[in-house]
Amino acid sequence: MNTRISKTFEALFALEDIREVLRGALPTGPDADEEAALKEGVARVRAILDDLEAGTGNAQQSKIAGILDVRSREEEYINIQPIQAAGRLTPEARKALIAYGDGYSTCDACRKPFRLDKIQKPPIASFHEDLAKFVNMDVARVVPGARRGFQAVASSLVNKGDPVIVSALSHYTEFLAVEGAGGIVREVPLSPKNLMEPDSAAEKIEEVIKSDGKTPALMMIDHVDYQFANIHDIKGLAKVAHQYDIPFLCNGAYTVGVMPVDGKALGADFVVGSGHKSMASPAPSGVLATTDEWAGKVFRTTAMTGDVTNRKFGIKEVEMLGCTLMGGTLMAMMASFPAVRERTARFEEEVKKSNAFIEGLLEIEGTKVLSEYPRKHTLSKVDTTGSFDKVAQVHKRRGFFLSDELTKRGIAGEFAGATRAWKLNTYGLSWEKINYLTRAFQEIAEKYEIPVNKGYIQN
Ligand SMILES: Cc1ncc(COP(=O)(O)O)c(C=O)c1O
Repeated sequence: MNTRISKTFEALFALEDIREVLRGALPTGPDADEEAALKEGVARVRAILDDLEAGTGNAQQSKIAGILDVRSREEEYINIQPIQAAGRLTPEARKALIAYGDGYSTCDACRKPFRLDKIQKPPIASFHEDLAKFVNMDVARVVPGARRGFQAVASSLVNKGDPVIVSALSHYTEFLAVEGAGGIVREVPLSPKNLMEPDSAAEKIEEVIKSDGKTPALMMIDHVDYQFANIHDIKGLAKVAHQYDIPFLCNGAYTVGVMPVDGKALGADFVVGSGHKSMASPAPSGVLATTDEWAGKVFRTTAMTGDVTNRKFGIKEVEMLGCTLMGGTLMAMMASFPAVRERTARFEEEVKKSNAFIEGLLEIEGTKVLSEYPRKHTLSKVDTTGSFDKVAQVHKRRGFFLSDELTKRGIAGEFAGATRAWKLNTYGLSWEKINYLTRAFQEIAEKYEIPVNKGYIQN
């Protein structure tokens, strides 16, 4: 087990132990010996600090239990796992997780009107305002994952049998949200470049109005899709939706938190983001933001009254089931937020690094990029059927040979054994790591006599 994360955890565990001592330190009762209690408290704190120095404390026991070891790869490896990159926690989020690990810890100061987004201390209410501003919408709520955002919108807007327009690259959770609401998905086909074109969306809407006999209740499109990570013309698509009076949801699971997203400029009625995918937050977390026009519908409060007790819970929002994220999940999301907001301004640099790596990969003969190229995002789909997979065909480890070679070089996150068409993400890697990564792939190619037409990597 390695250095930085391990040390952080050890220190945090020690801090918790010290807190525990402090909690029990005050002697109670008439015969309490304050001096003895103080001495014992000091001795126990000293022992905890000695353990910390020697590496034999609580954190050590957790390591033995294997809790920390399994996640050491973030520290020891360059991780190119496609869906984790921008969800990795900041150190601030890690601390918040520990401090607010207890389930309802965010509710200590929950006062009237009893609802999560109204809590002032910690500043959850202002975080909601910040989130709405962040995506330039009027109102926002935290939700347990982007999928719960789709669900809240679909459940509010879609009735039984209503068609809903989605992309042919839409995420499965959008299908489920529509199905849960009783709607039917209608997919807009892709252009030859795997893009969603506004004209195709208009054609599909016309077709659906004819075939289903009604105007679609909602259009949901992925800003960046999960298959190719291509950027789609959200503004053009939203414009088409509005020409037919169809509300438009922008699925920003791969954009909110990594690049600037201006919901109003895009013409979105709803913007959904994923905390654990793109906002350096723990799972499940996400955001659903909307305009004043739609907030009353999607964030409607309960009108129900108990028939026996006459109870009412008026302030609670139906789609949010009252309150959503609690404890460590929300506090860690909040702790990461300043860094997340700031990093979106550096997305261009991330894209440059992504292109530099892909360029290096394309120098390996037979390798293709299936995503739009040059890249506009850090997630990319590559096809190595004509390069590494040729080696896999004859290697005794078959498709696992590439993973073996990458592991040896400290690279993790590819799907072991999948060496044909696969996805990777370079988000957050330094230039140094990008160059190392590129060199590593080229070295492996050369080792197995796959020609490399070098140009990008000079040293
Ligand atoms: C494009 C896209 N949308 C939505 C989701 C679901 O996001 P979440 O896990 O936050 O519900 C995913 C992730 O798996 C995704 O790739």
